[in-house]
Amino acid sequence: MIQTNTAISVSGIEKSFKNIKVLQNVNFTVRKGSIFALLGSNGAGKTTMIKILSTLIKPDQGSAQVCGFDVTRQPNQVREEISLTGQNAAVDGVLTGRENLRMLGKLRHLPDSNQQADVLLERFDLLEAADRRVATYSGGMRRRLDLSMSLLGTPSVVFLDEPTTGLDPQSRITMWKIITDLAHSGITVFLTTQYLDEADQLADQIAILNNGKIVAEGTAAELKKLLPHGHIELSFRNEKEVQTARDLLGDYKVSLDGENQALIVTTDGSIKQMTDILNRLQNAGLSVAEFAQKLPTLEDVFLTIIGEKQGKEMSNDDLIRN
Ligand SMILES: Nc1ncnc2c1ncn2[C@@H]1O[C@H](COP(=O)(O)OP(=O)(O)OP(=O)(O)O)[C@@H](O)[C@H]1O
Repeated sequence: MIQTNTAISVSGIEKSFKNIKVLQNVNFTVRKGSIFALLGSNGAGKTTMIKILSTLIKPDQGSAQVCGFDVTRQPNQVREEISLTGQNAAVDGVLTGRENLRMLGKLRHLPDSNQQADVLLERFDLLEAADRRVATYSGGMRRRLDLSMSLLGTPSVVFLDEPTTGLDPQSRITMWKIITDLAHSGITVFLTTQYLDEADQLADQIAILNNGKIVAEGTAAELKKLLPHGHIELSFRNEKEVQTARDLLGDYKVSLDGENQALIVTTDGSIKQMTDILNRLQNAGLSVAEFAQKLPTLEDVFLTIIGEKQGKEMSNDDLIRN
């Protein structure tokens, strides 16, 4: 029995196309009202996972529930709860934005489709362009219209397959705000992305898919903490103190940020080393003006996990949280 605060539950999903294993023993859960990002390179299996969850294709093995309904045995109930927005906007360029929304609302037999259309146009900042043909819209506007169309009928779960691919930076930021607002309104957002900063900015939970397997899962902060060699930055009041501190920490790897009268010290990320460093400075009467822990970026984590980075490899057991 899945918990009531679980929107999506995936267990042991396998999918192959001919001889290619596209998904292998995929497991994860998504909390209601949260943003879950499935991260992976091209061909990792992200779209295949979305297609299974949105009932477009069936898994070979394993099970998945969306809002408590089984995607294989109860596809109609699942479809009632979800909407899917893909990379190729499903809008009709000949019609205006308003006409697109109203037409889809009527096709879905929504009693208040005109009213819903107006609310969505305003919410997605499309009111001014509402009566222009969509063919004249920018990529960002089309994407916003596409997403607004998927919200007709107020779904519980929204699947966004690479929602910002091909958008300019400003449109991406607008889209991020819209996605965050969706989750705040209680909708569960499941998105796939190749952009690490997107997952970092948006997602409550991130799963990294590599060659069809989930190789790491957690919040962005948790994933970043998985990498060793945490850096700490220590700022001092003057150059003399910087030099004294440097001598005291001679057995650590230390680099100098002269501009900010700071030292960057490489540690193994353990509290033990952190305490040792601060104790040494305190015992020598040095006061640290500023202290900051520099965590690895999500990109560092991603590249390390998928094995494209030099250095110490981590085993999957280290990374997957059970
Ligand atoms: N219907 C299909 N028939 C055969 N192979 C397929 C089919 N659909 C997907 N594949 C293959 O499965 C693998 C995963 O594809 P998928 O589209 O799920 O990846 P993705 O992570 O979404 O990649 P992208 O970011 O490029 O969209 C790829 O090697 C793809 O060629």
